[in-house]
Amino acid sequence: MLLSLKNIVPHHLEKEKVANSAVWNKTIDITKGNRIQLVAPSGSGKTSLMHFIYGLRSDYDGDVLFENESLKNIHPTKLAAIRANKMSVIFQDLRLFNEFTVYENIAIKKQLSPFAEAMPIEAMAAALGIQNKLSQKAGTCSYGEQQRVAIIRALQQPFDMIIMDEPFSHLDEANSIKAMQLIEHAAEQRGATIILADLEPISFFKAHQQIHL
Ligand SMILES: Nc1ncnc2c1ncn2[C@@H]1O[C@H](COP(=O)(O)OP(=O)(O)OP(=O)(O)O)[C@@H](O)[C@H]1O
Repeated sequence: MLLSLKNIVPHHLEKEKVANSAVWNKTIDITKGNRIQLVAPSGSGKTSLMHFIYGLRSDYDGDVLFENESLKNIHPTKLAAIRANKMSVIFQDLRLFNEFTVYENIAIKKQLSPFAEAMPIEAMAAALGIQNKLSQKAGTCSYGEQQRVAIIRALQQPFDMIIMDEPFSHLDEANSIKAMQLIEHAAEQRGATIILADLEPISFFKAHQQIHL
């Protein structure tokens, strides 16, 4: 199994939120190539779950298994290799390097984790309308522009799974649809799983399964 959520209960979450969820304290198995829409109202623990799956936090009971191995016990070197080769992410807070240019932010990922078949940076930037921002410092870009940079960066590496936390929150619908097409194309190229968490269902995301947090 690519990803298994085994009876996860965050230490900080109120009991009623745990009780009314299809994720918390349940078992969920996700196979490679699956497309999951995670519908999660504000405060339900969406960002916490993304951080658990990416191995950033372990303040929960239960287990997150990636390829049948618990992320709680995994060696840091192995976790780094998973992030470089198997698991891509778009964080809600994006985590760009503000002092680097847009191009540098994306190119660093490409250099550290190359994926030969990835669509070129310039082509992706043009598809999302930020081709004229490539030499601008990321920190001076609007939040919607930064969101597009984070999306392009996440699609440059190899991955078996991509997890996304409200990736379109600052984008207009036309750019959201184009970004979703790039994400779905990149996932298809890799046979990868998509987990997209958002406050409401995203109508243009062709998910196989909708899960309510
Ligand atoms: N380290 C922590 N200590 C205490 N409470 C926490 C901690 N992390 C998260 N919480 C609480 O857990 C709940 C879920 O937080 P989280 O950020 O995961 O929610 P979310 O579903 O992503 O919300 P939003 O959609 O508003 O970003 C919130 O009530 C938050 O205050």
